[in-house]
Amino acid sequence: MRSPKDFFAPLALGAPAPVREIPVTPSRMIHFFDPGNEKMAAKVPDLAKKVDVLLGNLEDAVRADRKEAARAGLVAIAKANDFGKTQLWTRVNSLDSPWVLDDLITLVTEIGDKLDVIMVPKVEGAQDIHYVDRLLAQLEARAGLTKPLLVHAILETASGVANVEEIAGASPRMQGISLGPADLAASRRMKTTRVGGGHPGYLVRTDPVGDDLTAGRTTYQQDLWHYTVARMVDACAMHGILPYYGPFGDIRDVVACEDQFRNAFLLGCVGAWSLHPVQIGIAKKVFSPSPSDVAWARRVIAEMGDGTGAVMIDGKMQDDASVKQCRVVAELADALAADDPELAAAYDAATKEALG
Ligand SMILES: CCC(=O)SCCNC(=O)CCNC(=O)[C@H](O)C(C)(C)COP(=O)(O)OP(=O)(O)OC[C@H]1O[C@@H](n2cnc3c(N)ncnc32)[C@H](O)[C@@H]1OP(=O)(O)O
Ligand SMILES: O=CC(=O)O
Ligand SMILES: [Mg+2]
Repeated sequence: MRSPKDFFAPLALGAPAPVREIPVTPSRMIHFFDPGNEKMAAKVPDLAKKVDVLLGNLEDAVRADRKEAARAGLVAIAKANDFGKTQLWTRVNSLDSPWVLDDLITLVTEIGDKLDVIMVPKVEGAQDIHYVDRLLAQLEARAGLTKPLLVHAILETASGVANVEEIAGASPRMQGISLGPADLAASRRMKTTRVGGGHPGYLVRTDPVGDDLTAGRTTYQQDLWHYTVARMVDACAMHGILPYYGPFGDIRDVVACEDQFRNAFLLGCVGAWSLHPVQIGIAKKVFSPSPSDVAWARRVIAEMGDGTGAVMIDGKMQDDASVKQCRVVAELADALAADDPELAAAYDAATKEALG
């Protein structure tokens, strides 16, 4: 392990200095596309106006015989477009694959100045991040980059979950972590066959009434991902990086997708992956606080004055801790509204009504 004194030192001569704070820019949806798929690639310039993050995916969901095409496609797209404030990320192949070395060398060399974040799949522990960290520093130095690339880990192996705290703190490049429920389920030998979401068999049942064990017993489906998301959120918060829910594979079930995203939002995640254009609006809605929550948060902040003491608002006690929660919501709303006049107007209208 590196000495804390060296934590922010560049890992190669000529590499840019690591960032001291992870930039907190909107990343409500990380929109996945296959850069080697012409139909998807054609939609990218238009999608860039609707999403916070565009991610050129090179890993799973790209066929083995299309890996080079995907990599070349991403290089071409990045060179041909200026996405403005929309971030451009990539997901490279896993560190044990035959493609990842060329992914990293090509992307950093060719479009390192256009990429914001490199998502690394199947991270097992800090050693994986250390490997990528040093290699990126060497490549950045060779490419003459002035801004360091950030790294995002997918939490999708049992050992990754066991080591999530050390992964989150492994490098100043660590931007965030996403839950990868599909690979994680396989790694844990869970008996699900889905990409995220719940399962009707994972439930609790109310107690029996009398001797009849079958009648009148309501069941409640439980969240398979609660434990992992909560652990991931704590690890990220501890290290000042950002947590995300990953994929929801039932594209048709927009209702359950919204529920899964909202569970993650309420637990502290800042965004989720959109795999299909239909999921973009869902993520935008869920990961932007609602106007009524923002109005309430602003009202509590206003009525709490310097933020200490206790007051009663609409029958509810507010004190230092509740005003801190309200600041989280209000600050997120301000950051999102700064680039979105429609959202800003909705927040201001609701606040006006709440404050009278
Ligand atoms: C499970 C663990 C993981 O690793 S999840 C992350 C990896 N998976 C992915 O990245 C999947 C990305 N999404 C997809 O490949 C497609 O959306 C899938 C799910 C296959 C559905 O595609 P398809 O059957 O074409 O859907 P559709 O007919 O409803 O599409 C309508 C038009 O939209 C396009 N489209 C689809 N998905 C995207 C996307 N992610 N980004 C941009 N465009 C997309 C389709 O190409 C289709 O275009 P057109 O109308 O035919 O011109
Ligand atoms: O890569 C994501 C997953 O769920 O696996
Ligand atoms: Mg995966």
